[in-house]
Amino acid sequence: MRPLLSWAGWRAVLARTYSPGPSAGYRGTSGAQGYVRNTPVGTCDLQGELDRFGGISVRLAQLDALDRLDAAAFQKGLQAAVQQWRSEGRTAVWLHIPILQSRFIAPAASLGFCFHHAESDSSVLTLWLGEGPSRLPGYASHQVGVAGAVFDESTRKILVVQDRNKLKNMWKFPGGLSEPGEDIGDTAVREVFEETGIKSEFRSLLSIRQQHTNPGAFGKSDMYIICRLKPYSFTINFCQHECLRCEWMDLNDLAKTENTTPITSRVARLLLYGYREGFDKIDLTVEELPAVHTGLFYKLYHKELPDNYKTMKGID
Ligand SMILES: NC(=O)C1=CN([C@@H]2O[C@H](COP(=O)(O)OP(=O)(O)OC[C@H]3O[C@@H](n4cnc5c(N)ncnc54)[C@H](O)[C@@H]3O)[C@@H](O)[C@H]2O)C=CC1
Ligand SMILES: [Mg+2]
Repeated sequence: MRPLLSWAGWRAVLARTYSPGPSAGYRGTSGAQGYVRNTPVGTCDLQGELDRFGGISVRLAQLDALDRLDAAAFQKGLQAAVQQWRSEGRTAVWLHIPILQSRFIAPAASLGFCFHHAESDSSVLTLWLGEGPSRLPGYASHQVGVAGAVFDESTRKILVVQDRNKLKNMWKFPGGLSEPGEDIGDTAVREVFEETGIKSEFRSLLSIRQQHTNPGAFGKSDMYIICRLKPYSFTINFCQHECLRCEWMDLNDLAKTENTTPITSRVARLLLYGYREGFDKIDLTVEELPAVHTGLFYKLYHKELPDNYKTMKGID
């Protein structure tokens, strides 16, 4: 069996990762926005990266000797490292711990580290070293749910379901939680298909509801977005796990019924208004635009802009 790495050995490993100051051992390059891009601090097993806010990120997964390190030795080494980083004026430490190395969580917590977030295979703990209260941003604050109001203009019918798992069986639009990296419209189309068997396409965004400490949102807030969708299949084949009933209902009936939720009722009236007066009155349409510095793209939702405003060069 290989011997555990001693405190001194661990400290030596950490020492090799130190960046003695903002200039030595750390090569900053200017990014397109004028901020500094990260460069690994040191070259050894422990990846301590300096970020543009003066914080250090330590990824334990990148430490070769990790499986030979015991929790007490880790605590001593981390304490010494934190002291060093503090003396160098670092603002914060981000400690990434793989789930199988979770024995290092308690020692880090005893030094003042707190959970920032956890994903399926790792957790991230933080320690604020800067002046005053922590300025580190929190993790995700909301879950995002999306529903599809699938409206067939030719028959004036709207697709509604009753949820199997709710105490009250009220009519609502099919929908569910957005998956990581999924566009809002794609969530609506996917959820509608999974729950009802109806195929549809995204038309617009109609409403956003924000509710805090929503039951079922794990203590987070809930953002619930309703989209207008256009159907291109009409035969219902609903999911027996999630739905009790599913039907095409006349939009007037949905707007009038009491057997629905306030948000569904309000959106039914909004749709009725759009149907009678023009959907441009109620639609937030989407356009994909390039992000300025990252090479990425994003979706922007807003009321349709008249063409002369899209192309205008200046304001008279
Ligand atoms: N006002 C309205 O009309 C309503 C709006 N919403 C919103 O819809 C969104 C969520 O939609 P949903 O249809 O609830 O999500 P969803 O369609 O993504 O998933 C619901 C299904 O997930 C499973 N599930 C959920 N929690 C579970 C648990 N703790 N254990 C085991 N299985 C579980 C169940 O099979 C359940 O039928 C939220 O944003 C919520 O606020 C939800 C209900 C009504
Ligand atoms: Mg659902």
